[in-house]
Amino acid sequence: MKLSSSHMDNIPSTPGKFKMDKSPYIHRFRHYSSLAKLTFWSFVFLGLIVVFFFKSPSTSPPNSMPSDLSRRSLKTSSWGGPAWEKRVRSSARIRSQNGLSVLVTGAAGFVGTHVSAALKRRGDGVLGLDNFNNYYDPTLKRARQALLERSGIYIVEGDINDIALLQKLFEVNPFTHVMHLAAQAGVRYAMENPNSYVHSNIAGLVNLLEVCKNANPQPAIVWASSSSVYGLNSKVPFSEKDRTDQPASLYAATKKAGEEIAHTYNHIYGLSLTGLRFFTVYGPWGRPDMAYFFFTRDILKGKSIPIFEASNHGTVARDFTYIDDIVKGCLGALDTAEKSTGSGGKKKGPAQLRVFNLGNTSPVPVSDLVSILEKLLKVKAKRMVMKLPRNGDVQFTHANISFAEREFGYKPTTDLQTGLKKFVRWYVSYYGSGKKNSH
Ligand SMILES: O=C(O)[C@H]1O[C@H](OP(=O)(O)OP(=O)(O)OC[C@H]2O[C@@H](n3ccc(=O)[nH]c3=O)[C@H](O)[C@@H]2O)[C@H](O)[C@@H](O)[C@@H]1O
Repeated sequence: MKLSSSHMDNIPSTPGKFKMDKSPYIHRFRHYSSLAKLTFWSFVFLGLIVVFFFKSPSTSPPNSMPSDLSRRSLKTSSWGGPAWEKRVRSSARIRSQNGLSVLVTGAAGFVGTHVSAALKRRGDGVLGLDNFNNYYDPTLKRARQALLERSGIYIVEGDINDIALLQKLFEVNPFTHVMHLAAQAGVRYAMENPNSYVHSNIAGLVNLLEVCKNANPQPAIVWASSSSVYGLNSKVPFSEKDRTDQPASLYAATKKAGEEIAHTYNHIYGLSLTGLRFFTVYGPWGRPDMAYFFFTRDILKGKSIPIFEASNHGTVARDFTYIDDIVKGCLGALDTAEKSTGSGGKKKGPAQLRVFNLGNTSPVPVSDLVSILEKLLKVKAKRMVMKLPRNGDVQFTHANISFAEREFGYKPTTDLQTGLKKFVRWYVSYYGSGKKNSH
């Protein structure tokens, strides 16, 4: 709202008809009264903006792009200053020999929290970045943040689309690696809010890579792609060499776009880039929008749960992968990531470009997942079997993990029964087993 009065004065009161001023007094009077009007209406306008943003609900998922984006950008302004920089440096400081200094985006997310904690445990420097958006209950994200804070990890509250913030972070600390996990996740929500996927998974990724390419030294980047890129591919198990040009959801399409964008930044700027295709990750501190999580909640509440099946009663199955196995995969990818080769925004030689499946290699039907939960919770589920809606879900996922095994010894060791047991134990300790959980 920076309209200057001189600018206002030059605008004729009747457009197209410039009027001569009658006297200097009248001129000055008009000047002051229009200035007062302008100030008054500016306040009214600003007031309306404030009321609009602060009245909007904060617990339901954002439905439209403009309010979603503005809410995010309102949240990104509280950084900077010597104390803040000190905190950033201290969190990112390497505390072991040959350790890494890692910027973890999406650090208050499910995978981000576990990876950050594991890096810190082994002496790497970790700085988190998260916008704490309300796609799902932000109090869970705050609880994860509190957990990380106790082990000395600072999470900067900000958005990957905030270029000034990202540049500042690299100015303050020369990160050797970026673990990029910030994203708009979830397959089905893409039909409700498509723009949030473009905003985070495409625009946000490009923004981050722009800053990384200009950083000196350039970091190596490991980032979260998704098993969903296999889309309608029917050749199983899914291998990295299989086609990924038939995404079934916008979410999958944005992750696939990310893989192509990674290729470009590797090719032009010499950035070292590794994409990890996660297969339906589950476990303690998980995401409430995922089926295993809300099935648990609804079984305990006695609410019916929708179980999808394909046409002709075909099984819908997932290669559910336990979080600790995924963390090992993430660390393996970081440890084998080669240095980026560019500097000053210019490529100096060919750089590493990789994509790995991180799955469990053993798909389980969704109905079996429910049976395991029933046993662990000691409650019978109210099953509502229904046809797989046309909302982007694919029928089946199954990872071939031989590439990750060969490159960094990735070997998942947790079966669904064991992993869900750990999840349920956490769930009950966090939410209680009562029937009135509200999240
Ligand atoms: O592997 C991946 O890349 C993806 O894994 C999950 O996506 P999804 O496998 O669809 O996980 P859920 O939403 O938890 O669904 C698990 C299974 O339950 C089924 N389901 C889901 C919801 C429901 O109400 N009923 C139901 O039977 C789905 O069809 C699917 O087979 C994550 O949500 C994505 O963010 C991630 O990228």
